[in-house]
Amino acid sequence: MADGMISVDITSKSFDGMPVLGPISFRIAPGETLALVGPSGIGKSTLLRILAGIDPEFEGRVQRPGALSMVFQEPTLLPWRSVLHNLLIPHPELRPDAARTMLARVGIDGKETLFPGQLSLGQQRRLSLARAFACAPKMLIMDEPFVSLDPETAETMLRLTEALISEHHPATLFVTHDLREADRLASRVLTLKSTPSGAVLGP
Ligand SMILES: Nc1ncnc2c1ncn2[C@@H]1O[C@H](COP(=O)(O)OP(=O)(O)OP(=O)(O)O)[C@@H](O)[C@H]1O
Repeated sequence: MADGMISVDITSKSFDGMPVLGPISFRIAPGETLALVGPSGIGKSTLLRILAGIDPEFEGRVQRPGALSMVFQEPTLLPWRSVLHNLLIPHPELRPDAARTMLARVGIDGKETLFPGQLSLGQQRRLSLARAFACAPKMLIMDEPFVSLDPETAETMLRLTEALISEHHPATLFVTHDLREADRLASRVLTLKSTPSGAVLGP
């Protein structure tokens, strides 16, 4: 495997004998961003979970670098921990001043001692971005990272994500339903289409 190259060769993936994914092969080079689109329920999140190593129950092979970060639709923060601790707990090696710099980088400096419930949804998303990029990931997986935000906040988050990706150059795969978002952020768009033996990559 070339250094940092992600290599996905899924033969099949089923749930309870029901095929969800058919043969799917693609590569993501370091620094490259791919969007994954397709109708609801076709298997996009299933593919992301396989890629992330969360779901090992599939036929095939995935090769990926170790340093992986994920950003979900829901910010998945620890509600009883401060903003600063939400960043430090998954990154114990991060020095507090580096953590503060990262919080400033995503525009939530001065909020270190607040709890996630005291942040707006947009600020919670900023904190999850800070958490994702604090470890300089070699691979970034995002599942609809900009949904349910007002257009202005979605645009700010998109710009911030673009900037962080171009600083850190992870190989990135993200799911979106927004084709404009896909065109803007991604150099290639993968489309899942349905077949009787599960979803495959379409034209
Ligand atoms: N743990 C599971 N057990 C059984 N079936 C599952 C499981 N997870 C997902 N599925 C099924 O697999 C199919 C693909 O689901 P998945 O969540 O990957 O779709 P998706 O493309 O991400 O959908 P959406 O865009 O609506 O989020 C669906 O039919 C879903 O019901």
